Amino acid sequence: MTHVSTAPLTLIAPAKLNLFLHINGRREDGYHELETLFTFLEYGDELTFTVTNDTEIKVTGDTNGIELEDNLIYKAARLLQQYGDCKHGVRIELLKRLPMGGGVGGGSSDAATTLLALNKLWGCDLTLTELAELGVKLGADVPVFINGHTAIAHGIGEQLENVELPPSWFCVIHPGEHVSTAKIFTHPDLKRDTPKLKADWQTENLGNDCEALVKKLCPEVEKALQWLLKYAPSKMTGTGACCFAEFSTEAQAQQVLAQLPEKWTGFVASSATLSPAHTALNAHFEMK
Ligand SMILES: C[C@@](CO)(OP(=O)(O)O)[C@H](O)COP(=O)(O)OP(=O)(O)OC[C@H]1O[C@@H](n2ccc(N)nc2=O)[C@H](O)[C@@H]1O
Ligand SMILES: Nc1ncnc2c1ncn2[C@@H]1O[C@H](COP(=O)(O)OP(=O)(O)O)[C@@H](O)[C@H]1O
Repeated sequence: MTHVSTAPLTLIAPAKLNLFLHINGRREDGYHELETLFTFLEYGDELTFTVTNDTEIKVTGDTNGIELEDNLIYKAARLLQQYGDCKHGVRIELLKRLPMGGGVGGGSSDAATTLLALNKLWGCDLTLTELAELGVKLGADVPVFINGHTAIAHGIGEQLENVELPPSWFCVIHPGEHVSTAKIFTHPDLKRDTPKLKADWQTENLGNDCEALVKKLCPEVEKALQWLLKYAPSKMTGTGACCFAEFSTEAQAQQVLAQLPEKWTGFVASSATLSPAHTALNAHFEMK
């Protein structure tokens, strides 16, 4: 057995925002062709990995009633262990900050951070492309977190084109509703016919094709978007339910968060061109 470090390693599994989300069509297998701009936030779940010398995979902490075998963290670790023929195990402690089913990609980000971390800690040595190919089996959103760079996604969300955006601050609010991605994508009223982007697109002018339907199904999402609109243009991320507004300074974003009605939760975070999981992992392994 190769020698691996059993010292704990803590990484952030960052939130993502879809700065716009267009649906261009539906494939025969039911998946949708998308064009969407992903950015990461300097805010997320926290995962602490401790490698063990047996082959067990344990997930502890804020598992929120999700059965071990259903947890995307466990699924990611098991997939890599099998694919990489790894003889080690791991204990993963989860601190959950991202609202589940909130459109900020918490489950996918947890899965991607697990793949990235264990690939290093277990010494599997897969490339990012190989990890993304494994990751897409767990969810269409996992590859963007493996790629770790602000990107436009095409296809079902797995074909990525890196882009550079100026840094910004976001106020993200969760209107207390859980929106099922599958429910939105199977709904007959979903808008699915937006033409592909032309070369001269500008984020400010582009919206989210899921927004109209989610507003109709979840009145709190409509209220949250209206509330944010008092301060800045507001948008929904992914298939909801979180909504966000963009600001040039932290102070402006914090001022809005301070007014948030008590029934909702929210946070302020800056965008990150490189995912904080990648930044921390690169720093940790360069230091060694
Ligand atoms: C649409 C996005 C935008 O970021 O929504 P959010 O989940 O973040 O809100 C994602 O791509 C979602 O990615 P992810 O949440 O990983 O999706 P999956 O688990 O693979 O699929 C959840 C459900 O959405 C449908 N789905 C997903 C992606 C896609 N391009 N077309 C689809 O029709 C799948 O058929 C499935 O029923
Ligand atoms: N570690 C995890 N964190 C969050 N959700 C998870 C996790 N493992 C499995 N899930 C399941 O995935 C679903 C979608 O979660 P999440 O990624 O938070 O939503 P979204 O893609 O809308 O941001 C949850 O409702 C939950 O049942």
